[in-house]
Amino acid sequence: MTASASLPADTRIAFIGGGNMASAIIGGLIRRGLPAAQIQVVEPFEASRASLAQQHGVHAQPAASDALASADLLVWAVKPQTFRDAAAPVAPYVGGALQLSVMAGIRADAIAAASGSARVVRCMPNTPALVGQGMTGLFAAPATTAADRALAEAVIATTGDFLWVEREKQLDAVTAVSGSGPAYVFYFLEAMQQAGARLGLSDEQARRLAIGTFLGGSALAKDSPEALSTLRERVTSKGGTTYAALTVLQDEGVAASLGRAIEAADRRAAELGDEFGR
Ligand SMILES: NC(=O)C1=CN([C@@H]2O[C@H](COP(=O)(O)OP(=O)(O)OC[C@H]3O[C@@H](n4cnc5c(N)ncnc54)[C@H](O)[C@@H]3O)[C@@H](O)[C@H]2O)C=CC1
Ligand SMILES: O=C(O)[C@@H]1CCC=N1
Repeated sequence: MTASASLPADTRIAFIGGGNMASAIIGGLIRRGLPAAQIQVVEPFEASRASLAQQHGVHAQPAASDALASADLLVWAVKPQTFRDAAAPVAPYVGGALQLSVMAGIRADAIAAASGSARVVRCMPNTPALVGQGMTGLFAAPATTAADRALAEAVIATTGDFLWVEREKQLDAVTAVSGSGPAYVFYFLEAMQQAGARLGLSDEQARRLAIGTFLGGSALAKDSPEALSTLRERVTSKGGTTYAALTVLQDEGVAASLGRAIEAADRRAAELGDEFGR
């Protein structure tokens, strides 16, 4: 899906939690022209408040206050483990605001129970949102309106691409594939860089080659109507170098390991909901 929704110019947004993910979304909003004065953040740590002010020019407050009541949208951007503690002082101010959660695992009904409002959109962004290249999955709870969904979509569209899922459980899979996914990319990049350096390239050369290859491969795959396996086969001459490399990956079960890794992340997302979302 392409980013199409536009954000009403007078939208007022409050973030609960002002860490990495809040900062990524705030950056997107500001790049798209939302005035910093229409964004507020509840963030208990002084250093994080200072960083939000310095990076984005937004005002962060150490605790919930009456100011929250003016928000059209309240974004939950604390760790799942912190949600319960963070929700209690915020709940009295939720009122008619839509709630947008970026928290892994915590289910919409748990957010509704803690806040007193069932108008909840859950989403799972990822850190490339920091550079406007995020990939986000969104899920709308039944009590949301079409206008609520459009607002959530418009906010997330400022950070990159997005798609909607029909069932809430699918957000655990989104978390496992794309939410945690940048870490898998960095893991592969690190391994490629280290291997390149072992083979005589400088660290910098190997880093550029690895990153450029991920960018180029992803761009080619994105633009191509062909199956990913076809693109892979087109690089792989019989008896050639790619064949030699892929044979090792195949023999060592790398695809199966990656599959098990993603399944572990999916299970952990479900557990986080069970542990902290009641
Ligand atoms: N980092 C990532 O790649 C992604 C993270 N997420 C989700 O985003 C959420 C936030 O993650 P990050 O931004 O990475 O974490 P973070 O640790 O950078 O940010 C959380 C912030 O919440 C603040 N906080 C702690 N207690 C609070 C309270 N009672 N009230 C208000 N704020 C409080 C912390 O000081 C911290 O700045 C998590 O639920 C995570 O599951 C989702 C997608 C990707
Ligand atoms: O690791 C986590 O729990 C969060 C959710 C997706 C990425 N980071």
